Amino acid sequence: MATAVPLERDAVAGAFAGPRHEVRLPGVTLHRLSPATGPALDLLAAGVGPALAASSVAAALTAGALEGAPYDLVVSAGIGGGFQPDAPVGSLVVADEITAADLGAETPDGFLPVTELGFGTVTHRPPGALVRALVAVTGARAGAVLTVSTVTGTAGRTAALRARHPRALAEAMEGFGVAEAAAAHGVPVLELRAVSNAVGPRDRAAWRIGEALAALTEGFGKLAPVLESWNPHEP
Ligand SMILES: O=C(O)c1cccc(C(=O)CC[C@H]2O[C@@H](n3cnc4c(=O)[nH]cnc43)[C@H](O)[C@@H]2O)c1
Repeated sequence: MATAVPLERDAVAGAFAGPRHEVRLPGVTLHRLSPATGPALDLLAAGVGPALAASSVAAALTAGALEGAPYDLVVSAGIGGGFQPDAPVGSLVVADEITAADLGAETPDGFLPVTELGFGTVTHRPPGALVRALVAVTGARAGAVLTVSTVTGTAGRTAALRARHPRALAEAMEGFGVAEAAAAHGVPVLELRAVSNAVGPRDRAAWRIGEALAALTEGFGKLAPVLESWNPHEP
């Protein structure tokens, strides 16, 4: 599980009982949980933003592969902004697509994603069966989660994102980076966000980080049995 900051990592850890110890690797420190039942789980505070998140997750994936213990799944998790009214503050959003919303070029005729410039990718799709199972147990809403390098802070930018991504429920800053690292290792990815604020004109006083962290802990508590019964070879 890759969160941006330690506060989010500890909110996820709060859902799991059992011992936890640190594993120091070049470039990253994992918090390894060994639950009484089910597979071991590594938690990583991977940093804020897609670049640092990608490099941190890639370091962990490479270490696992070299140790002969490759990961089955990578989960990007944390707080995020919700597009209103579809993703209210305190709700959970699971990504059925993880899309880089600002990776491309501005032109006089509008934004062009890198794919239209002839390279790269802008979307990763988590396994459908896992997304559906997650929705069923947590009540999370499923939709596109956008990755941005700049937190949206105006009505104009919000409207532009909604127009380009009508299925978007949330935005955050790490999912696409985490998904790129996972894809490079052939490992499936999930993104789960607890909504701490509405996407829109910046209103710091309205952020509900504590409420979102509590929703994250509750969501992960329900997620554990799903992960245990998930078959990695199912699409
Ligand atoms: O604007 C501020 O004063 C401010 C205060 C505390 C934190 C921030 C952040 O930008 C946190 C970014 C962090 O949280 C995720 N996140 C949460 N909400 C959003 C959002 O609406 N848009 C993008 N990212 C968001 C993000 O994944 C980062 O890890 C600002």
